[in-house]
Amino acid sequence: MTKFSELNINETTQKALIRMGFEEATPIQEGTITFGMEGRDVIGQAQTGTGKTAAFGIPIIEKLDPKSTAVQALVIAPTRELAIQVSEEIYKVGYGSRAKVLSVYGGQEIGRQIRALRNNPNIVVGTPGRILDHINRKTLKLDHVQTLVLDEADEMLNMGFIEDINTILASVPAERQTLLFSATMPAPIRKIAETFMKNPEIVKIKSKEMTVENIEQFFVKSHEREKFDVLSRLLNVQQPELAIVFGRTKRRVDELAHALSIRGYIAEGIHGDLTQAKRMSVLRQFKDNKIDVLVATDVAARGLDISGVTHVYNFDIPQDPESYVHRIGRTGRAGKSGVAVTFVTPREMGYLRIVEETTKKRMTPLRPPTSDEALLEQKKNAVDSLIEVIDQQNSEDYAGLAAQLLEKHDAKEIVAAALKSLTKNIDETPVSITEERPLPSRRPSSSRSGGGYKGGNRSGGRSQGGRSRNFSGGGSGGGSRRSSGPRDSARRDGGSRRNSSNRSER
Ligand SMILES: Nc1ncnc2c1ncn2[C@@H]1O[C@H](COP(=O)(O)OP(=O)(O)OP(=O)(O)O)[C@@H](O)[C@H]1O
Ligand SMILES: [Mg+2]
Repeated sequence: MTKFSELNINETTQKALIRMGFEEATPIQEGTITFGMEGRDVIGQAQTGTGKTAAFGIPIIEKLDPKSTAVQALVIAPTRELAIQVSEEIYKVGYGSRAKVLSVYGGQEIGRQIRALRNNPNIVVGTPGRILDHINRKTLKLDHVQTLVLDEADEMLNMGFIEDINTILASVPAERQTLLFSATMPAPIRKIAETFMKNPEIVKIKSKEMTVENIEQFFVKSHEREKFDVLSRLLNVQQPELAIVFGRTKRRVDELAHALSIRGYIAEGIHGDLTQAKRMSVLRQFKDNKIDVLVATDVAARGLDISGVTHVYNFDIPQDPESYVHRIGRTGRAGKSGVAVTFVTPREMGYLRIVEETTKKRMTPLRPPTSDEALLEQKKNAVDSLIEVIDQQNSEDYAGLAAQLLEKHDAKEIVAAALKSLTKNIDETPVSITEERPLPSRRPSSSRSGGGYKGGNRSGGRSQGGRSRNFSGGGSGGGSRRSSGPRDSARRDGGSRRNSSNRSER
């Protein structure tokens, strides 16, 4: 590990980093910061949660000319939430140098952004659509930009943002520096990227596996119609502090969030069709621990850094190994540990193997817990909560009542009754989730090459319709609900762009 002082970073920035709790540079920071400060083009690839944001944020701050009122760095990110998060991190890095950082993204009132842009930000972080919008309105001038960053570059190119990005590139001086970062960088995407870079330095942090070691990875083989009950039981057994459940489509996310709420979990969904205000409030509540389970699509969660996510559940196995890497990377960040569980239907086992081939990591099979096991866990929880109250030593108010009970009943009998009343029943309320068709069958083979990047046929005729059925007990009705069906408009970026690809959240 290298100290930031050894990287020739000025003291003001070093102080800011200490304030952020950063003691030493992570490997990707160590490998790229110097090139970044020298003005070199860099392609940086390192595992999820290993500090890529500061790897480009630090050079941006270091190179900033505080006397200039022009925009000197432009960072492009695929989603609004990521744009906000990245701008906050850069702001913190530039705390001492008083760098003005502004985020611009779709879904936020443009007038407000225009006024903020007049206030001479030094660094702008935004989503492609909204950046283009400001370029066209001439409210964002980029002729003094020295550094251009594409965060989650592969995702943006993959999402069909290439045209938008090319247009933005044309508005930025040719002699700029370009930095490109992601945990995954499939070769074809890297080739495209290299076309707009100058002799880039490729920094790939070598590791045996593509995913971080501190995430325990499991898979559960389960039939489509049983998945939801298995998920409910796993949540009971594993007791995650904060969990993210990934669903394949927006409808899936809506249905899962609703179904989890019916079963008594505090769950909310996020995906690109929700209003910006709703997405922000859901994320805020999740970060504040007011929501236990966040249900999300891949795109909605790319790059998000939410500390304390202990478990990731892939309710649907992702089609691309890259998506898998990013999804499970929402846990096990900055050296913390995490658990990832991937559901796989028998027909999708081929995908599981493809994921494993790519990540170079085997997932451990996990037997779906039975409802008895889930109940046993609930009983243990009842014991834990009783002990917690005893430890708090503040139940004297009940001492009199306890004495009265003890006169009439045996102590063991009383404790057993208390535990019984504390044990939450296993909630198997029927819920309605539209069945997804399994992914088209694929076998792991030498044709892997990063999952579905080849040929652009990523959805492979995936189901949009499907049948609706009730889970648990086979009962009908009982709180079941159909959600409003798939909504496929691509609006992750304020709706201003074409949608040229057809992946999950489209
Ligand atoms: N040198 C450091 N020391 C301690 N913590 C750090 C350091 N650098 C970054 N972090 C923290 O680690 C967390 C993950 O960082 P970041 O979001 O930049 O990861 P990433 O590599 O971009 O991940 P992803 O691939 O998911 O986008 C953040 O909370 C960040 O503040
Ligand atoms: Mg990142």
